[in-house]
Amino acid sequence: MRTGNRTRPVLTSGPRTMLLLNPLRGILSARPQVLGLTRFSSSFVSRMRFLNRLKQEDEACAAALQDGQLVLFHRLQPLLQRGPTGTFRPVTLTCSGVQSLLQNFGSDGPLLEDSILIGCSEQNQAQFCLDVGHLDQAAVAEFCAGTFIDLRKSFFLLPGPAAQLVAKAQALLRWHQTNGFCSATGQPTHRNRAGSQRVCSSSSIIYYPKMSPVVIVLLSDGSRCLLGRQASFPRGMYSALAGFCDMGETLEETLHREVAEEVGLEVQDVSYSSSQHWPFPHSSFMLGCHATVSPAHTQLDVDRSELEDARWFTPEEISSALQAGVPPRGGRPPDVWLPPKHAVAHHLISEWSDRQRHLQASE
Ligand SMILES: NC(=O)C1=CN([C@@H]2O[C@H](COP(=O)(O)OP(=O)(O)OC[C@H]3O[C@@H](n4cnc5c(N)ncnc54)[C@H](O)[C@@H]3O)[C@@H](O)[C@H]2O)C=CC1
Ligand SMILES: [Mg+2]
Repeated sequence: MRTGNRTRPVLTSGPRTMLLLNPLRGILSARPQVLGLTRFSSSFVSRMRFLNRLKQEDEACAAALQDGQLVLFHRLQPLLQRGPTGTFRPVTLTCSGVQSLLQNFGSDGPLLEDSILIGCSEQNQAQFCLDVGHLDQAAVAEFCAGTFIDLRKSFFLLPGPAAQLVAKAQALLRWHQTNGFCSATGQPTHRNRAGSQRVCSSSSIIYYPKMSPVVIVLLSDGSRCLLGRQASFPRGMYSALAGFCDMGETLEETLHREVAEEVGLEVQDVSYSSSQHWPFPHSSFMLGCHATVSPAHTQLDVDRSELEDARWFTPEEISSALQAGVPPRGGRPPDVWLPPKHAVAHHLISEWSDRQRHLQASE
């Protein structure tokens, strides 16, 4: 039965009933996976080896799906639900829950087997995602007592680990949706069970999901840090400088080049801080660094085709912008505000601010 003409009785069976009677917990199975492996503990090493095996062995992956959790997407928008404390979380369904959802909606599109492996929960359940974009969005959302929310919005509504999981899931779904054909032969590619690779049916070329490496750097002249904004950023938002790595470059070479191109400065010292998968607009692998320029050479020569503005900020300005946080939607934003907590840019700026505070305290 298609969603357009579904009838009420359909909605009284399947995952909806389970959700309403026992939200989330009722549809999650906490059984540990066995799958012919030694029954694994909850340790990190066991989980990683379990996941690695699922990527390599289709049968093991299919078995894990039967006991797994699924996060639903609709045309790349994740299905979220507001929890009892008011915070959002992804709706996670059991395999049988999704099966009955697909049956109830008479799905002739993606099947359960089209789901993609995205991780393993702390309770040792394999986690998968599935895009049901061929079904009626509102009807599926109602059926699952959730809401499909645009990824950018979801990313900032969810707590850190859930945001990263949903971003990873969307990145993998998008990659599969856009890599159905071999770029060498034009022939269809076929995925393995986990969705960790696609193979050309004609040439056997193997394709793996891709991220573009990006260096993001917080420049300091010792007493101030440099932030810039692109014309496309939300009004008033300033961030650390960022740029895609060119083929063949090291992290340091990209960093030196991007800073020279965008603000006309020569970098002295570079230190790595942290990294992040960034899903917007496509998958980037953000490599976060701190770098210094000589206090004698801080005059900016901003490339206006790349940046609308770039300026030096004092520790006091940064500290008050960090405290103010992200402005609420609607209304006039402040002249300067910083990327939200989930962004590696925020992390770099916070690290710099903390360091400045310690330096000032020790003087
Ligand atoms: N997570 C975070 O805290 C932040 C993330 N970012 C992300 O960093 C990324 C790169 O920053 P930009 O300043 O825009 O880079 P950029 O300074 O390299 O300029 C972007 C231009 O580089 C070219 N380019 C070269 N290789 C590319 C590739 N693999 N993919 C797309 N474009 C490529 C295109 O012409 C594009 O218009 C952006 O996608 C942005 O979303 C930026 C700031 C903060
Ligand atoms: Mg840039």
